[in-house]
Order: sequence, then C-alpha cells, then structure tokens
Amino acid sequence: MALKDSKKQIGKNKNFCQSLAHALQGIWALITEERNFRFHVFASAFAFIMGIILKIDINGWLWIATAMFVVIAAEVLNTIVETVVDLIVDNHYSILAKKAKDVAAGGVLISALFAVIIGCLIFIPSFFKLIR
Ligand SMILES: Nc1ncnc2c1ncn2[C@@H]1O[C@H](COP(=O)(O)OP(=O)(O)OP(=O)(O)O)[C@@H](O)[C@H]1O
Repeated sequence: MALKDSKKQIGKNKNFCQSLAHALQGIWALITEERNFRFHVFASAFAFIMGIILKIDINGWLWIATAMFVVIAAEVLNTIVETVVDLIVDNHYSILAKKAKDVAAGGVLISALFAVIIGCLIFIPSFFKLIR
C-alpha cells in the first residue's frame, strides 16, 4: 500500500511508464554506486571495440554478447544479494550473511572466467586471421 502522507512509494507501479522509470533508476544506481558494475561495462565496451577491430563473424558476436550479458547479470544479482543482506543484518556480523555475499561474489567470478575463456577463443584466432 502506498503511503498517503508521503511521496515515497512502497506499493505497486500503476503503469508501464512508472515501472520503466523505476527500472531506469535501478540501472542508474548500478552505474553510479557499483564500482564492479562499471568495470564490467568498460570491459564489455572494450570487447565490443575489439570485435569491430578484429572483424569477428556473427557467431563470434553471439558468443561475445552472451559473455557480456552473463557477467553483467551476475553482477546485478550480486548487488541484489549484497543489498538485501545488508537490509536484513543491518551492519551486524552473520555467518549466513557472509556465505550469501561470498557465494554471490563467487558467481560473478565464475561468470567472468567464462567471459575470459570466450574472449580468448574468439579474439585470438581472429587476431591471427587478420595479420596473416
Ligand atoms: N554482515 C556481514 N556479516 C559477515 N560477513 C560480511 C558481512 N558483510 C560483509 N561481509 C564480508 O565482507 C565481504 C565484502 O562485503 P561487501 O558488502 O563490502 O561486499 P562488496 O565489497 O561490496 O563486494 P563486491 O566487491 O562484490 O562489490 C563479503 O564477501 C563477506 O565475506
């Protein structure tokens, strides 16, 4: 239910525009508050530029795009876990909070390793093809 005496919304969105505005606020929070998210966006932009320079084919683009979105999705999930855990434990030490945050961070690491392997498999052969 929305609060009557405040503009702070806690109820459901009333229409698509409101939902969209809140989703954009979420993306803005990721960009402005999450250093690791910014790093992954820069890494994705770098991979995109490399893809253009090395003239990778459509198959390569599909794999690079998949790797980019897997890492970014993992970072989004990591941020959600961190935020919800902080909300629940409220600055107190908890072994379950540690496990939740460490597992979420581990998920990002696994996805980043996947992206590095995909990057090597796509870019290294494309590089040698270009200089041949
Ligand atoms: N309330 C807590 N109880 C126990 N351990 C915690 C708690 N909060 C954080 N930690 C430990 O500190 C680590 C860093 O937590 P923090 O919330 O700072 O994440 P972060 O540095 O923002 O992570 P990331 O680098 O993924 O953005 C966690 O992975 C966890 O091991």
